[in-house]
Amino acid sequence: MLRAHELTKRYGDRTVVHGLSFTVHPGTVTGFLGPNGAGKSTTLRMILGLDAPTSGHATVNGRPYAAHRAPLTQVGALLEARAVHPGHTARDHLHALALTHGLPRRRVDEVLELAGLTDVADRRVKGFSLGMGQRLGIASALLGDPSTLVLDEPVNGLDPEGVLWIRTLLKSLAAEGRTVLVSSHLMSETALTADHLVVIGRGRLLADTSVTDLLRRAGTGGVRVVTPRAADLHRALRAAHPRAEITTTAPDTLDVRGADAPHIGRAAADHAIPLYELTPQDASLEQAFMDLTQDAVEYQGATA
Ligand SMILES: Nc1ncnc2c1ncn2[C@@H]1O[C@H](COP(=O)(O)OP(=O)(O)OP(=O)(O)O)[C@@H](O)[C@H]1O
Repeated sequence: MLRAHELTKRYGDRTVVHGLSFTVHPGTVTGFLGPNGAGKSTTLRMILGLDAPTSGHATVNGRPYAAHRAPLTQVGALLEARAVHPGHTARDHLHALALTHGLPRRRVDEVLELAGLTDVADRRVKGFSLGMGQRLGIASALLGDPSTLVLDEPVNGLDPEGVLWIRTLLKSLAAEGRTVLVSSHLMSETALTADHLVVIGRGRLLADTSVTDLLRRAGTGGVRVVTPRAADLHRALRAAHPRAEITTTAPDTLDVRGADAPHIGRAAADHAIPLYELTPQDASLEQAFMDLTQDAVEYQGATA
């Protein structure tokens, strides 16, 4: 379990993380979201003991990171800047890491396998693609078999196969009961993997919510209607539902708000208007994310 309690970080006179508190629970993938520069990396660095908070504190499995005798067995991390000697092979790198942290050597083969690196284990890291480097970072994070994982933008720059691999891996790590915190600035990507979201903007907490609740709060979109008689349907809907908002988005397509699909279907049937499509639109998570972060910008402006 991870806990941030009133975490604050100031650089000079700029406060980049403001009194941030949240808890990341085991058994779920939690997405840590915010636009570029929101303070995600700074927060993760404070959680991992790489940056000292100006005030507040963070704990990993009940204690500050630095208070753990064998931190790699508690929390595995993938941060953007990785220190891997380019002349070393993947296996050398993991062996060195295992040795310095008193971890069993056999674990190296296990994580190479887990990360799909067995075939390239004896190749020098300098020849690695971005995706292979990312896999090596994840193999390093898993080396101590930690119950908690913190990954900063793990899908950045990966090809579709790599993205799919990460999604599947994160879900299976959470299903094993681990605590998984994964940062991203992409809502749609994160929602495919995460069950829970902690959203920040300009260093402040904007939402700590399940993906389902966020969607529910965002409300539903309109109904997309495709018909060869759009003008006739437009008139019929106006008459039947005077309060509905109807927008013609293409010659044969209407976007209708304020009347649901059954009512639109009924109005069309009453006038024998054929429908080729009648689709309730889900609220877009991307839109919900933009609405949330937009508020943060306004809030900042109002208090500056
Ligand atoms: N060492 C530092 N000194 C001064 N300012 C810093 C330092 N590190 C980060 N910042 C500033 O703090 C703010 C938050 O940065 P941070 O990297 O934590 O954001 P982020 O949410 O991870 O963004 P991104 O998605 O772009 O990585 C930024 O405005 C950044 O310029």
